[in-house]
Amino acid sequence: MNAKNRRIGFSFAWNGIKEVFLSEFNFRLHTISALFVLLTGFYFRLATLEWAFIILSIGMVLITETMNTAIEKMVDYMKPEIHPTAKVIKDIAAGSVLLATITAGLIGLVIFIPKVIELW
Ligand SMILES: Nc1ncnc2c1ncn2[C@@H]1O[C@H](COP(=O)(O)OP(=O)(O)OP(=O)(O)O)[C@@H](O)[C@H]1O
Repeated sequence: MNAKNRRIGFSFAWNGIKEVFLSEFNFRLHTISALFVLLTGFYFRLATLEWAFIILSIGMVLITETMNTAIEKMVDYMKPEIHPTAKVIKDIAAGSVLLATITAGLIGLVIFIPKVIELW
């Protein structure tokens, strides 16, 4: 793959992220929550390993939300009418976002709760 094709591939991928950001309220909500968590991390001067877990958690939520949107759009494209299988596919994809969000939330609690308690 030459440099021009790589640039084109990157711009398609960037378009995908823009599409998810503009069309999905949940993705915007997660992005804003991620910014808030990053600012809180700077405030508490997190250690390197804590930053690594926070960045992984944020990435995991945004990636699953992006994949969920791709699956939703694919189901709507392939089978736009109501169908039990379409429901199961979309519910499972949404479940992956929920699992990622719960995991990220637990990691956030483990990292931030002791720091908030120390403040008191
Ligand atoms: N074609 C369909 N057939 C049956 N059930 C469906 C279908 N499309 C959506 N659903 C049901 O409605 C739910 C919401 O689907 P929708 O496509 O509206 O996602 P959404 O509300 O945009 O989800 P998200 O909040 O994750 O973006 C699905 O999880 C599924 O249970």
